[in-house]
Amino acid sequence: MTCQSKVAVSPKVTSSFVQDVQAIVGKSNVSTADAVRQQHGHDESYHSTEPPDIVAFAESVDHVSQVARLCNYHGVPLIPFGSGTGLEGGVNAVQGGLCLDVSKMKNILSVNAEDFDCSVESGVTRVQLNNYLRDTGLWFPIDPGADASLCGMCATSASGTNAVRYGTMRENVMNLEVVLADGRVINTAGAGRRTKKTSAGYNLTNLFVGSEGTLGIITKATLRLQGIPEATISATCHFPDVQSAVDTTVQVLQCGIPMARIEFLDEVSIDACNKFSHLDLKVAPSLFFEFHGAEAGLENQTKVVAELVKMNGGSEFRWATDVDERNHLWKARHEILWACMALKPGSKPYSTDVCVPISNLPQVVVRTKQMITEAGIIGPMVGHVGDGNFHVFFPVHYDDHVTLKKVHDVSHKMSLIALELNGTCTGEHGIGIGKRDLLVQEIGAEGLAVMRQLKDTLDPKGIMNPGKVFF
Ligand SMILES: Cc1cc2c(cc1C)N(C[C@H](O)[C@H](O)[C@H](O)COP(=O)(O)OP(=O)(O)OC[C@H]1O[C@@H](n3cnc4c(N)ncnc43)[C@H](O)[C@@H]1O)c1[nH]c(=O)[nH]c(=O)c1N2
Ligand SMILES: O=C(O)C(=O)Cc1ccccc1
Ligand SMILES: [Mn+2]
Repeated sequence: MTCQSKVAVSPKVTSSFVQDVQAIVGKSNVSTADAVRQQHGHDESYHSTEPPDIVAFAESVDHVSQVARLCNYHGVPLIPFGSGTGLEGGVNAVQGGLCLDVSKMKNILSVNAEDFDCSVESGVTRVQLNNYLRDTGLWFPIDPGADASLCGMCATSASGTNAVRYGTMRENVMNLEVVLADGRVINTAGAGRRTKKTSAGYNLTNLFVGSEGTLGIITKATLRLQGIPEATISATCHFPDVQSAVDTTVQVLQCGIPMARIEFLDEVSIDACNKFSHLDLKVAPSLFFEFHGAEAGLENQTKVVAELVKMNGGSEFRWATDVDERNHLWKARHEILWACMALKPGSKPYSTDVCVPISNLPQVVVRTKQMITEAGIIGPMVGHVGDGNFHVFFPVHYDDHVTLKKVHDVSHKMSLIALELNGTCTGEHGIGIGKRDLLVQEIGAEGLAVMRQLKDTLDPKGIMNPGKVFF
């Protein structure tokens, strides 16, 4: 959402500070222009734009380290910026300061095909990496839909549609190079280490995964890769209600079928997809499946799933083995944000993201639906149902304060229900600005105090992305 321009809020960003930044990264890599500051003051979320005072583009880890040291010395807030696709206001410069855009560091540093791993710089995106890998027979499966930077995905602990089979960023990062607030550069698993397993000391890698730019700047990630499956089949089917869709999902997982994707879309989302992406699916609660594996095995797996769908009152499968048809289906699924916005022209997205143990999913979905109906608002639902993770997407007009208040209330209550049902207030988008109060409730005061101690140890002056994750 774009807002009116704001004047500099950090008095520490003086003209001599700007000159020092220019001396580090070069004049052409520094901007205080309004348009550039505005562009870096928001992501894809509903949070209002909060522009930084200055934007610097880093081209090397040395640039990042020197800029961090300078910001730390002057106490200037430092906000890492990947590709700005976040959904919780993570890059918004709520206290002004310097936005460090790391998207120019675009080198794929190594691919070790035999070891199924690779190392990338901070600006490498998911699509860039997968295009590069195409001829190797390998791919990086974590797919949040958006073409996010891989280090930004580490920073938010992203996942998406493939997590049911391949896990989230947490399970797929082996090592990170991180620049700390004072400019020190560390490798969380030790320089050059890229093993599948390690029992060596604390898991610093996963301390930085999900840290949302509040502990340091990730400048390099060593990631696990997978073999491109021999065969892929997609399928859709619909159900009379949510419970039968979730029951089917649980039974499929209990049968040990290694599903790559199991996505739930409610009838409102299906309607939006049909209109926006020109599909002709029945407007009903639906599951989208994707199977990955050897051709012979897949035939058997799809038969078992089709049987379970039938047993739970679902419709027959609609198959898609043709690559264009499959791509069209998943493109539609990934375009859901824009499809839902089109339900209410001129609206902006307000998204939610709770995750519960899968057996509690029907309860939270049904209670959320009830709240949406009672509030009289539009709220399509989509879920990474195999992981117990789901989203409601509220298209809102920001000058419609009445609807906005209703949306805030439903969204907050949804998170509270998830917490009550042993879940989390965010499965994959992070805490950012809007869920800081929920984090306290989720982790508890003592646990949060330990998080705070870790933050204070690594960033004693509190310059790293202030106002995010913590109050
Ligand atoms: C249409 C659509 C659909 C989806 C999503 C977005 C959109 C627009 N997302 C969310 C999004 O793609 C995700 O949060 C990305 O991981 C963010 O990566 P960016 O590079 O864009 O980080 P971005 O620049 O937005 O920054 C996000 C946060 O990470 C920090 N950061 C960025 N780069 C950093 C670095 N190098 N070092 C340290 N901190 C850094 C920032 O400071 C900020 O706090 C999502 N997500 C998901 O998990 N599952 C999903 O299904 C989807 N779906
Ligand atoms: O598509 C997804 O899975 C997302 O995480 C983005 C999103 C969030 C909320 C509603 C629709 C899409
Ligand atoms: Mn999602």
